Amino acid sequence: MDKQRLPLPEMRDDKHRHKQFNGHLDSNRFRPPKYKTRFTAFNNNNLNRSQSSGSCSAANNSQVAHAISFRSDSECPDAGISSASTNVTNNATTTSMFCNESHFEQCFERLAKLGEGSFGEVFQVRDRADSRQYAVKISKQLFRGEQYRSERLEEVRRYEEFSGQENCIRFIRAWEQYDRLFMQMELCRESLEQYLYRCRQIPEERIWHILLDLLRGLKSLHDRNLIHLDIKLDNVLIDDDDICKLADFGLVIDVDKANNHQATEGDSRYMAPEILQGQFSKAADIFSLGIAMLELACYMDLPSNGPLWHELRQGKLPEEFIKTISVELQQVIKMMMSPDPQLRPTADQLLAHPKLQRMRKEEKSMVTLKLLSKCFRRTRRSVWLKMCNLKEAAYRYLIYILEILHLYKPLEASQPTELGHNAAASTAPPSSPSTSTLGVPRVEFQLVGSTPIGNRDCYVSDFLSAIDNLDLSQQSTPSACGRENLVNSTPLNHNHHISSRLRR
Ligand SMILES: Nc1ncnc2c1ncn2[C@@H]1O[C@H](COP(=O)(O)OP(=O)(O)OP(=O)(O)O)[C@@H](O)[C@H]1O
Ligand SMILES: [Mg+2]
Repeated sequence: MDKQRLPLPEMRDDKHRHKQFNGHLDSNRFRPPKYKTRFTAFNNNNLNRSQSSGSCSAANNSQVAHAISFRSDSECPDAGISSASTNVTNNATTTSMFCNESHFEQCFERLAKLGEGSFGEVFQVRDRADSRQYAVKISKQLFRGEQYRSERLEEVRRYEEFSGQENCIRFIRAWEQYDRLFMQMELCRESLEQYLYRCRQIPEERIWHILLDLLRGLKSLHDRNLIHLDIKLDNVLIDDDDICKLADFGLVIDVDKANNHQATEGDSRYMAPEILQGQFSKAADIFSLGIAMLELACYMDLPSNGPLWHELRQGKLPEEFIKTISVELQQVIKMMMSPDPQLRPTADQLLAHPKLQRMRKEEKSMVTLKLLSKCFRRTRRSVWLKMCNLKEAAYRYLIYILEILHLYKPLEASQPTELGHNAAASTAPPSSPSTSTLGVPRVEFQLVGSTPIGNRDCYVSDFLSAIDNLDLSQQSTPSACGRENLVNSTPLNHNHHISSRLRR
């Protein structure tokens, strides 16, 4: 009889290792479950929504979309951006009871899923009102009660507060429907986690730039006495201009008002050690940013618990990883990850670091250049169209010069009259294209290639009447199709037409 085998104990890693992605980016695989602690009483005195009373789970109430805003009406950015949005903002009620579509479906076309966290799913959408693309975060769980709902709405307050701040994500608007929260915000290219997955080896200069961006974002929070408590690669977004922005303000708390009852721990991989003792301070954010920089610079897999977790919080940084970066960056990361929160530098002190100061100076001098290049990119198309008009002007100018030089004489209706040959000329049959029936010497030019009628040979006189008919913007590249159009609209190849024009 076979002995029944006991299950083998799970082997724990005793060494730090590089990050591993199993084919695709699944950041949730590494994310430990969040354990929410106690809830705070929510003060909704400032809440700008028409219907704040009543249970959120009341069937009729939850089917109606309510705008959520803590701003005064005058500050509200979407007052009147679209009819649907205005409904939500001003009336705070878009009744979906009469049609099956939710407010989200009415206003947006869903394009792709961008990501998912413990609280919400984020979608890339196109706003039907302005055709622009945005990100909309939809809370995953239904509002289980007023407390839970209040907590989710608190995130809206923070997003609104930081929207437009340096290196913080831009928030557009929020609403609730079917016991879920919807938040519309600017669309970013990717998260820092996705960026690391894509690049793996990030140049050190870029790491410094990311650090500078994030310290600026953190400074805007810390200057208001707020702490983020969930700083990690997944919660940093990169926009199209490669600027890193802080996002996910779901756990932000006010240092002055906060006590242990109000705070919720963030991702344990980035958590400062003193959080375990219930100490929440700005220094906790500095630690999280420091360990995130270690992960980014050394492509290191951060432990979520166990002895390696404790080692990192005792100032023991793995030599084989840390030696791959410059001493200057090592020092900054070590300071930020100091076990004693009092010894960690503040965001202001870090921004005063000589390396970061140098970069800020360089940035300032580059600002004008960047603005110019941005301006250039945006106007390139319109400039090109203008150039087509310039071409037309150049042709007219050429004709004018030729006229002055008497190399070309326009044949006007008055000319034959002056010569007393008007009637005869108008009835005379066309002769050879190179000989004028009126005795005016005909000068022929061959304009090849660069003319608005492409590669065809033509006479300069043809331009006089033909040029107005040409849509020059369409003619930048001569093509078979373009030529076909030209032949149809200006039949220049036919001697008959040339001669008849001459006769006029
Ligand atoms: N504005 C945006 N543009 C592009 N992608 C975004 C945007 N907002 C969020 N994402 C993507 O969606 C993911 C989840 O978003 P977010 O962090 O806000 O959700 P969460 O549920 O609060 O997460 P967490 O578990 O960190 O609390 C992000 O990591 C990012 O990849
Ligand atoms: Mg997140």
